[in-house]
Amino acid sequence: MPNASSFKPFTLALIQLGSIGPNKAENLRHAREMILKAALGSVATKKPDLIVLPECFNSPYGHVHFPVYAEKIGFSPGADYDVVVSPSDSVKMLSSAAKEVRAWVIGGSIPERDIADDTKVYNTCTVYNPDGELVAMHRKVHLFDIDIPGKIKFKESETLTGGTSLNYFDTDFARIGLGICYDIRFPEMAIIAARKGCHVLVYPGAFNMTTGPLHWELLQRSRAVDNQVFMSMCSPARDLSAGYHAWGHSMVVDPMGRVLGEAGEGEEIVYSDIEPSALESARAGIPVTKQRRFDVYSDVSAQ
Ligand SMILES: O=C(O)CCC(=O)C(=O)O
Repeated sequence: MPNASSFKPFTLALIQLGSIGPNKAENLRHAREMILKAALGSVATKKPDLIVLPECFNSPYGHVHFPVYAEKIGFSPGADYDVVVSPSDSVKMLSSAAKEVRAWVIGGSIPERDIADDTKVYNTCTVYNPDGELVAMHRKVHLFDIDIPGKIKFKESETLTGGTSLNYFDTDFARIGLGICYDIRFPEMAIIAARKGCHVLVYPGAFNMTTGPLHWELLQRSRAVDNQVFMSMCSPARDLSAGYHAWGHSMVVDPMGRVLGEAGEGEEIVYSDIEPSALESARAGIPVTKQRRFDVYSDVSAQ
């Protein structure tokens, strides 16, 4: 169970990034500019402690693009993160931006080429502390392979390899669980993260115009209520001139399932103040965390 004392109020900023085009250098320049802007905070909130970018922010979204834009990051989840030898362009930008604004940054995701096996590309989220150190990463575990006839067909597995680990990291204000987009459809991941003490789950994502309207909010509110945690997904802005039309609506949900913040469709920064008391009162009032019947069914987190 999370240690309540390690969970402190903090401000979260989601960057619903627009103008993601074919020019990677331009995508990185714009993402950096938006991190600096997000760091200023809004009139209603203080300077954010944690800034989040969307899934696949440095390249157009599509399985054909992933190998072209892939970068070698240089280490694996669970490794000693000091072993980064030569940071990639995206890692350099994210690290220096985090250091410049003195905030935690969840760098959405980028296509990552395996350092040891050139044939493997992952969809990878990297995380930086306010000193600009790369402290965690998550490779999308569940690849987005769907086929809804007449609506949407997508097959990430044509060019991507799925990650093999579940990941979270500790800040001075919360334990934060990571996932990427389609990972949210697999409740076991969120259950395990919550039982390992995560207070907040952050999944960079990019739902689409078919599944977005039906499932984007529903899935986030479900994971939040099931696990009595804060849940947040950060999307790219919708761009109807791009090959993939993202749903947008970057969102933050509290442990009772209330939507604390939601973007529209365009480029926007959503700020939310995260209050630990909302988690504590949800768990005290509806004590499911103490009522589980592991004598009747098994605990998926007990592995
Ligand atoms: O699950 C969905 O409907 C969308 C998932 C997705 O877009 C992704 O994993 O990138």
